[in-house]
Amino acid sequence: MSEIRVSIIVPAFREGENIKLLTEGIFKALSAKNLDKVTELIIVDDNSKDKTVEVVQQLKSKYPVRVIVRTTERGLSSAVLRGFSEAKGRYLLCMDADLQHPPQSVPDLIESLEKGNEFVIGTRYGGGSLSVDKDWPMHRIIISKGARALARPLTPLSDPMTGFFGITRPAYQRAIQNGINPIGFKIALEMYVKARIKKHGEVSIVFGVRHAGESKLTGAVIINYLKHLVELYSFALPLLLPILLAVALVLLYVLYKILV
Ligand SMILES: Nc1nc2c(ncn2[C@@H]2O[C@H](COP(=O)(O)OP(=O)(O)O[C@H]3O[C@H](CO)[C@@H](O)[C@H](O)[C@@H]3O)[C@@H](O)[C@H]2O)c(=O)[nH]1
Ligand SMILES: [Mg+2]
Repeated sequence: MSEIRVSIIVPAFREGENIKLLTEGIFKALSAKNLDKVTELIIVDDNSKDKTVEVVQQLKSKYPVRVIVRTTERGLSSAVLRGFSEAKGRYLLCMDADLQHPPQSVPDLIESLEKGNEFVIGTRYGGGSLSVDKDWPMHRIIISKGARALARPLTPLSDPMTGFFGITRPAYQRAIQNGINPIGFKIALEMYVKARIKKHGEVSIVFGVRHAGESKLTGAVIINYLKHLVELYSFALPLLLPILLAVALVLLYVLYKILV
């Protein structure tokens, strides 16, 4: 087999029903661009009590895919970091297992890194406004837009909430040296800020609906995101953090006065 240039990491928890379609979709898109022989796919599963491991074993005879099963850890971001730590490629990509990130866009992300960008995202805001499947629920749209606004001062990324991204190995190593925080869901934003990315690319995508299974986004994930932001602000914009906290306190006080 040729030398591995690209590693695709997929964090997966109870995604057994999605892995086959995902793998087939990714390698179909890659083979159209002659990238299938230089790419490895790594699924990082947190001991799901489903058929994930069996499905990957079956796919192995046809595709360069393997599964890492973690038994003592849980969490999307730490799963991605584990995959990156075992990856061989010069270009490291991350995407979800549930087919919400379109496999056909994978070659475009790779191409963006090959052109000299050190970071690339699949963005749902490529056309300016949020581009999601018509069946995406309203509360998810509101959460997504609010979370995006809170991250604005940290990054020019049009979609800092995306989990579909790629990074070059040197940029990834810079992020590791600056100390990666594996909290929560927003590993792309974490990598972008910690690697102090100077040049990034964006690829427009339509964010689909989950193929099978259930979302793992809970209230705890949203609280973790707020804690994560405080940490990122203190890393990247330490002078702004006290000002933002003061503004937040004033707003809370005003709300309290209005409501009580
Ligand atoms: N190993 C592991 N994987 C996990 C865990 N929690 C979630 N995942 C995996 O992480 C991916 C995203 O989880 P979903 O539950 O599908 O998340 P979502 O609500 O659809 O969120 C998506 O959209 C966000 C943008 O709105 C993205 O930020 C996020 O990364 C994800 O793409 C899926 O492949 C899921 O199996 C975990 O604890 N462990
Ligand atoms: Mg999902």
